[in-house]
Amino acid sequence: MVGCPVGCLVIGGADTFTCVTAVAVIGAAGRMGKTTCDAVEAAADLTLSARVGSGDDLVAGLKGADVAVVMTSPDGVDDIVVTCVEQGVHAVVGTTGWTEDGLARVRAALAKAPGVGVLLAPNFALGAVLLMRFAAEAARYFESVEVVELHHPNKADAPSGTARHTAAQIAASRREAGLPASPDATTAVLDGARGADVDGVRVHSVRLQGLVAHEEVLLGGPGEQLTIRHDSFDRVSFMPGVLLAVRQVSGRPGLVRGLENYL
Ligand SMILES: NC(=O)C1=CN([C@@H]2O[C@H](COP(=O)(O)OP(=O)(O)OC[C@H]3O[C@@H](n4cnc5c(N)ncnc54)[C@H](OP(=O)(O)O)[C@@H]3O)[C@@H](O)[C@H]2O)C=CC1
Ligand SMILES: O=C(O)C1=N[C@H](C(=O)O)C[C@H](O)C1
Repeated sequence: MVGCPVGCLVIGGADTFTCVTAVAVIGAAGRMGKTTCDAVEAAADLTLSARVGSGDDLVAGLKGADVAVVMTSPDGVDDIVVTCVEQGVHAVVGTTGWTEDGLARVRAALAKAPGVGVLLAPNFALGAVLLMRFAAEAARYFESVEVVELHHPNKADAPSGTARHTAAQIAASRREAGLPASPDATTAVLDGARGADVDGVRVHSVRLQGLVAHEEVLLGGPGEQLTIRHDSFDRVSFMPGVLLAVRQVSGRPGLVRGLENYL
């Protein structure tokens, strides 16, 4: 049998080999965790090395893993990612609701672990990544832009990570184009009626039974409106992006934010 040049588990015969990446899923009992375990188990080049839940020993779960996929709730996710980095395990992170302090802790851990890659991606659905790209492009040409995100009622964070990332990209694109803020003459307002202000872009959060994950970007100009919408009807929509990230993260050291940087 021929050895793998980067030292991972190898299957195959005399002259051929297939590198198998060992993947630990953190948050494995959750909605995204379960779907991720299924996707990893179905991929010939990946092996599921551990399913780690909230009561489990994380360090033990990371033993033998090349990559951790983190799909936990937001509380304590920075501790989890810092532990992955300290254990030399690359991390593909879907958890949203990050704080600036949490991000700083991950950057500090990575500074001491050159070669380790961490991808934080608020949305692994390829359609959502494209929505963000199209919205940023379109936002240069319209006076007004607002974001509406719609999710299942069990979601912990609002606005969604995707909506925050979308608003940040829209704001950057409008700044670059020299556009002012969207016009808004509201003076009498009930708290919350105009949504959250993310980088100067209004973001509205809907939580509704029956929904999975949906987002609309509304763009308005004199006499016209453009709506860009993406719908995830099933969590399998996130899996091609998760697997793509698992296969690439070891070659992307440091912190990367957004799946668009891997495409
Ligand atoms: N990037 C993307 O494409 C997507 C991202 N998401 C994000 O993924 C995250 C998870 O979503 P979802 O699966 O719906 O949420 P769930 O609540 O269904 O799952 C979260 C899981 O994480 C577990 N968990 C919490 N803390 C820990 C811990 N310290 N160690 C191990 N496991 C832990 C929970 O266990 P317990 O219940 O025992 O606490 C639970 O099983 C959210 O932040 C969501 O926004 C969701 C969809 C797509
Ligand atoms: O909690 C969810 O369900 C989702 N969370 C991510 C987010 O906050 O953007 C991605 C997707 O919207 C589903």
